[in-house]
Amino acid sequence: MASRRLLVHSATQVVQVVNNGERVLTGPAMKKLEIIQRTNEDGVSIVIDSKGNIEAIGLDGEVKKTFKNATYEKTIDATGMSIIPGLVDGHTHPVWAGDRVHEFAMKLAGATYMEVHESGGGIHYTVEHTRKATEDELLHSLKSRLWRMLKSGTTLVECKSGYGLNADTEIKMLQVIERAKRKVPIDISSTYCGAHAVPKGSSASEATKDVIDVQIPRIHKLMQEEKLHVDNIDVFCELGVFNVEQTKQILEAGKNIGLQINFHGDELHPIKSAEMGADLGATAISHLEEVSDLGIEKMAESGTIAVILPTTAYILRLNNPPVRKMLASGVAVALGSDFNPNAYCLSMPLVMHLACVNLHMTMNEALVAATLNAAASVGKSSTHGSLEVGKYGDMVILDEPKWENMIYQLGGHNHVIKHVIKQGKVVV
Ligand SMILES: N=CN[C@@H](CCC(=O)O)C(=O)O
Ligand SMILES: [Zn+2]
Repeated sequence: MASRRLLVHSATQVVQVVNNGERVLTGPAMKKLEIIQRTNEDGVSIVIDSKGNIEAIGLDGEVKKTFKNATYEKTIDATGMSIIPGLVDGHTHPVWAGDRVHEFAMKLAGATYMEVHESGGGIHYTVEHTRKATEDELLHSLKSRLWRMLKSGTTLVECKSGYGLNADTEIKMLQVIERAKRKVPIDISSTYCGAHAVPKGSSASEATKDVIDVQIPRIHKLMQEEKLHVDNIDVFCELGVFNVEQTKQILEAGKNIGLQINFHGDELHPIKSAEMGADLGATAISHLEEVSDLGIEKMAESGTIAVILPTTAYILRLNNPPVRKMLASGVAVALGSDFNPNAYCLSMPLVMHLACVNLHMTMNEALVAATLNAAASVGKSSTHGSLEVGKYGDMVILDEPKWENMIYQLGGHNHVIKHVIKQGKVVV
């Protein structure tokens, strides 16, 4: 038998999140975590096989007995430490050139997101710079952002295009994401978001037509030729951007080429994006600061996951999304950093902290939302998001006996995180 990749032993606690093959948790079920705790005699061990999957989890004594003659490429003594699954970031815009640090001052002085956007800044500013950037330049900055995410514990991340707004630049961005998958040890769910804004000089209906008749067919062809692997379709459904009907048409066109529906809805105005998304059977809807009660009810019924982005409401001083109401209604809640030039945050532990303090989630709920449910929001919870036999050996080893320190120690996660493990390999 080939050598196994990794043995971690003597941990104080291993937070599995779930241990019965659950693929998503809703509402009240998000309150409870499955945890294996050390006993007086024994710590907790995890064995990762030669392919990078979890082969066993249990008390040290049992594991030692079962794997008596096993050899390992690496062994980690986790005495005094806790272990959680690799974090999953359900929503990011990490491919772009030209930061918007100057706009932060404008927003602090009171300019709203749409005022900046309508004056030609915001997404338009980033589009201008991203169109000019080469693939190599975009890849260079993307790689460093992905490494910062990894160092903060993220091992699976959703990454959007959306600063091209024309076929050539959208494809350039998707190709950059494709190349990054081979360069950085982080898993990526790739999202086409050509309808992220209405390009300057076009109307929303012209842009809708371009996305459906030009961009999607070109992306589909590249997918069929296996040159691109795209997983999700996204639209910014918002007053003054794409309306509900235009969004629906674009999402349907994406669904027709096999993409999962995962879009921005009800962020700044209550325009019934959630109702439409639930009717379409969307996998996930992000933001939802202004979601209606009916929208929540329909999302619970359709099993559409709410991807909540605590940084957005915090930075833009928006209403907080009604997360407690969603949880009480049985909606599955996931979390994302929303990393983009407006919300420059690459850290899921910080996002979880904001979710707890500002959105009134419990720490257990925040961990479920940042692991299993975020994985489910990109259709990957059969491999990611919990520590169970057969799943990817992706985990974060914390230099604290109680995992909650990762949230509690505000801004201190880089000290709390001892190692990040991707499929059994120590990457941080
Ligand atoms: N709201 C739309 N999209 C992004 C912001 C993108 C940008 O401002 O560049 C978001 O999710 O927050
Ligand atoms: Zn976004």
